[in-house]
Formats: sequence, C-alpha cells, structure tokens
Amino acid sequence: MSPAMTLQSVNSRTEDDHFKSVYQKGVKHLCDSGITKVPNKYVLPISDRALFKDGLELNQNIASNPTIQLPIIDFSQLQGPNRSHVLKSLAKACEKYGFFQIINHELPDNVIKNMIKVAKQFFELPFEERAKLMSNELGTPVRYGTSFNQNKDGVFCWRDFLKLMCNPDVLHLWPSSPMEFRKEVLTYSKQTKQLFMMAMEAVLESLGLEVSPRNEPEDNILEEFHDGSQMMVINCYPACPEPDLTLGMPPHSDYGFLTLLLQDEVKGLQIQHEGNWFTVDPLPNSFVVNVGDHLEIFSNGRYKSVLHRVLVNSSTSRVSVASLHSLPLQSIVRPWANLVNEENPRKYKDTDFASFLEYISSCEPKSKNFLESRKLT
Ligand SMILES: O=C(O)CCC(=O)C(=O)O
Ligand SMILES: [Fe+2]
Repeated sequence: MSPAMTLQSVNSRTEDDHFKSVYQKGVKHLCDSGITKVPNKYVLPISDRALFKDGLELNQNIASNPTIQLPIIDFSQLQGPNRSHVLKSLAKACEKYGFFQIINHELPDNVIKNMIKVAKQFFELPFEERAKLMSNELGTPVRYGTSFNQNKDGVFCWRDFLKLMCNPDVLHLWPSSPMEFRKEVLTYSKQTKQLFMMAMEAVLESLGLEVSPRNEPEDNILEEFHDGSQMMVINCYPACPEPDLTLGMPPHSDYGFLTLLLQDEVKGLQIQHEGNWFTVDPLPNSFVVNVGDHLEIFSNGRYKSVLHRVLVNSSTSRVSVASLHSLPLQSIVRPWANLVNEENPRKYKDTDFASFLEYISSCEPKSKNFLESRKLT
C-alpha cells in the first residue's frame, strides 16, 4: 500500500469516527449545524419508508397520508349513568384499534401548556447542558439520547429524547435546568398518573374484572398500579430537510400497560390499522392512549398493542410527551387467570421489566419483536 493510500484510509476512518460521534450527539445538534440534506445514516431502505406500500413506492406527499379519527372516550361520562356504555366503547376501541383518545379529562390547561413549554425549553438548551444526561446504558433512569436505540440501530431515526423515570422516584436526577423544569414536570407526571389510574380502572372493568375496593388486595390488581412504574419520554423531532427519506420513530409497540401521549399541535403520529398506516389528527386538549405489550399479555390477547410510528416534516419541529405506565418494575406480568379458559388458552409467557431491558439491549428492536418473543406457540 502506498503511503498516500495509507494516509487516505486513515483520513477516511477519522472522518467516519468523526461522523459517528456527530450522529451520537443527536438530530437537534446536527440540524443546528445547518445541514440541508439528510445524511446517509438516517436514510431508510426504500421498503421501510412511509411512502412504500405493497412493493410500490407511493406517488404522493407524506402530508397527504390518510388520517384516522380514533375512538373518543369522554371521561366526564365515566362517573355517571353512562359508565357501562362508555366501558363498552372502550373495550371496542382496545380490541379494534389498540388506541383511543380521552377528552374531558380533568388535567388543567396550564399543566399541559407548561409541560410542553418546559419540554421545548429543554431541547433549546446548549448541547453541552443536554449532553450531561447522555448515557449508553438503556437502564439508566434519566437519559438523554437519540434515535430508537443508538447503540444498535443501523439506520438512525430523526428523534432526540429525554427519558425520565418518575416512579421509582429519582427526582434528584432530573435536569435542574431550565429552572421550572422539575416543578412543572413533577406536577404533570402526578396528574397523568391520576388519569392513568382512572383509565386503568375503566380498562380492567371493561375486561370484566372486579376492581371494587371491597375486594381482598390480592384479588384487586388495581391496587398494584398505585405503586406501579411510570416512565416519561419527552420526544423532539426537529424539522427535517428530506422528510420522505427517514422516520421520527420506526414502527414499534410500547412495553407497558397504557401509554398516555401528549402532542403539540403538529401532526406526525401514525398507527397501523387493518394493514394500512393512518395519521392521527391530534384533537386539541386530548390525550392519545394506546394499549402496550403488557396489557396485551394481561388480557391474553383480547386487547392489542398496536404498531405505531412517527413521521417528520420539513417545516416544523414537533414535541411529544409519552407517559408509559405498568406494574412495579419487579412485578411479573402474565395473562389474568379469569381471562384464560378452554376456549381461550393461555397465549403468553410470564414477563417482567428486566427481561424487556435484556431483550432490547441484545438486539435491534424491530416492530413487535419483544411481544413475539413472549408468545407461547
Ligand atoms: O411522538 C409520538 O407521537 C409518539 C411517540 C411514541 O410512540 C413513544 O414515545 O413511544
Ligand atoms: Fe410509542
């Protein structure tokens, strides 16, 4: 090998390493550097792009993807004479779509507005400030990162995130800047926990479970959720110069029982329904709620944890806040005994949070692979 070639290969290796470390710093950092094209690291193979269906590239703009109106669950009707009617709609939504929208919840407007405000402010902090929370360890309770799994993803997705464990309580590890961050996010997390408890009670009742406080604690699964795990994921999807080439998040399902999703006014979430992708039109002041893998397991397959993904766009950055709720981290999740019978035999193995972490640490998470790995054949 000639000296020149050696130098060249060293140079390109250095360049590679340089770019590798740039991508690890996240999409916000990359965009702030003034890029006008999507780097190859984020370019999906054609078949994984949003504009691809049944072996064909669709000749349309991402923005013209069909939208879906998710079933609406009116929480103001849950406590009154219409409760059983609302529970029936809830059961249908969880069976058919794996998604619903909550309206007329009791979360005050200002709590929601302030959550979005501090989320946006956090991503506007200087990179060095955000980078203090970067970690390669997936189990770290407070973690700033990028893509889906930046240790494993071959192609990166167009997302930066801040993951905050809310329960178990690690408040002292949360970012201390912006100044109002901890206070506002704590208020928001407590309020979403309450909303989750109401939603979970309704979901259990819709499955035919007796959740009255008169029950012995060991028969009352709702009690276990009081001290259940809560993880908040604050997502930032910067405006993307070539949005058709990449995705904000690849198709995935969420691991917990229910995820409560708050979005700003920018569209982006898509769900898979009857084999097709639909964009969710965010209703102002509502929460989009989805069934997670644990609820699919618990309900022995009656309620479905549905694939969803996120599109990005060229004009506006988007922020969303996902609150993922489940049983305490050390609990075992298994099909509820009353939902298993001769007609509907047990479909899933026992699982827990540790096996989920082990799974996502050891392979590139794709679609519903984790749930597939819990299926009894
Ligand atoms: O940003 C969104 O709309 C969805 C986010 C999401 O799916 C997640 O955080 O798991
Ligand atoms: Fe998700």
